[in-house]
Amino acid sequence: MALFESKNRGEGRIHENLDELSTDLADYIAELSEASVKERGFFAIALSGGSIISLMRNLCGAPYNKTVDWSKWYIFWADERVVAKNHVDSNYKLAKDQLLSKLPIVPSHVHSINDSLTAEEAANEYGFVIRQLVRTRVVNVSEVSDCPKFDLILLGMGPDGHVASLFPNHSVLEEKNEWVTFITTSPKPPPERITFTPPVINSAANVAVVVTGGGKAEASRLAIDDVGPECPILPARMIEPAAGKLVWFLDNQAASKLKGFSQFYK
Ligand SMILES: O=C(O)[C@H](O)[C@@H](O)[C@H](O)[C@H](O)COP(=O)(O)O
Repeated sequence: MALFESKNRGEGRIHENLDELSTDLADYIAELSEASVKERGFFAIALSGGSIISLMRNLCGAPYNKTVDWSKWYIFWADERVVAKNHVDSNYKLAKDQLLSKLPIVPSHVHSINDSLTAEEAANEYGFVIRQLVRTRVVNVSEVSDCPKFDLILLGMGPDGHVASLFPNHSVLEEKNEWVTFITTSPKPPPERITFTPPVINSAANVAVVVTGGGKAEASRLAIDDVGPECPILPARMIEPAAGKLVWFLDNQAASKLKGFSQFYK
């Protein structure tokens, strides 16, 4: 693994292959869980869809099955596709099938959207649920905004630089008031989604963006490197936790266009 620290784009961990990345990712999550349970008694983690779920697979085995205090985990989604929970496109189903069903998490601690509502209603209701949990401090509250402060928000990134369901040039990028909002025109199917807004993501204690594959090398460069003002602003570049820590988990293909790449591997 090679490490980099960037002035305002956080810390980067570049891995030789997906196995190494999965091992490191599980370690990182387990460490944050331990610290957060010790400090607050809870671990509020938000997942995304896509490949990140299978990259978390090591959490299902030793030593984590014994060492992690699963009873303190509260699960959320940074974005969900508005489809039935048993639909093949569902982010909830993906996480449930590949991860949550293999971990001893308390079922009432899993907070996914109500799939019988419209996207707008589901976003409002999800925001309300989070508000209740902030009130009781199961989800911490930010000191710098009036937003929830998730202990960890895990994001994937698309080749277009989207994170959660924040797509390039979408008006949702400007949302400042809501914690959770909705879109009905996602360029990546399915079209209807709910998503955490940038202020919520940037209020988290920790944000990890997990990016793998050569198809995302250019987006990684635009999201992380010190590119000039003439470059397009990707949603992933808007991730800048105000009082939290940003970590990039990359494989060497996704990192291959970063300025320092050859120097990381000298
Ligand atoms: O619902 C979704 O589609 C996801 O939440 C999305 O934001 C995903 O995390 C990225 O598109 C990366 O996905 P991959 O890692 O599978 O490329």
